[in-house]
Amino acid sequence: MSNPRNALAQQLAEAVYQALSDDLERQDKVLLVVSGGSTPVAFFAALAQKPLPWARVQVTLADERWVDAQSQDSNARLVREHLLIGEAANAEFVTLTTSDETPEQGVDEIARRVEPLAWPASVVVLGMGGDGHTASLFPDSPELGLAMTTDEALVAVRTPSQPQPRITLSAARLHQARRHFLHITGDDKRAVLGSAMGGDDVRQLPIRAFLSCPLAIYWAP
Ligand SMILES: O=C(O)C(O)[C@@H](O)[C@H](O)[C@H](O)COP(=O)(O)O
Repeated sequence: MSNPRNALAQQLAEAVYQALSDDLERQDKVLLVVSGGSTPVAFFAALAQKPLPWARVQVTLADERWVDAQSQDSNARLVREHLLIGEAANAEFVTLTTSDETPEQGVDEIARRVEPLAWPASVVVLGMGGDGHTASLFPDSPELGLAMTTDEALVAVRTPSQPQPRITLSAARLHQARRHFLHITGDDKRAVLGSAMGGDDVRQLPIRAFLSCPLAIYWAP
């Protein structure tokens, strides 16, 4: 019997492939925004197999941890190892870190780096944590209010619940995308999503900010 999480990853890869292909009929370049964490690995592997004109695909991250590119915690490393393989290595990948000590020091440079990309993004694939965070929009982050309201593309965030400082695309920049997908697995996250649907306090469960994008939910046990 096929593993439901692998099947989900295949279905999501097919949907993202179709979306990017549609936009590539009208645009020279298309932008795909992906999330980090552990869930996207099988999705990345499935998407990397798709026959896209990868040199016309730009990839960036919804958020990043302020760590070295080689760190096990680096979302860029995850993308490089699992998505940018084979033909997909021809994609243009724009990372969200600099050699600065802190994301506050690097954020302006990264903003200049991402600005020439083909916004609005064709696709944003979000993940979600057990606390209802998505991208690096965390309930316990003092910068959550700013990240939810600013017109800037990026916000440096400090989150007591997380070991490293982070940088995140703002809610406005994520919202702007043409299509939004949520990729989650497990009963716990399903329950969190259920709670998110039953209320409207974005500060409590930041994923709520994206429920009406509309958000295509890809869930498996
Ligand atoms: O860098 C990150 O951590 C993220 O981009 C984050 O928003 C992630 O999508 C969720 O935390 C889910 O992470 P898991 O897939 O590891 O559960």
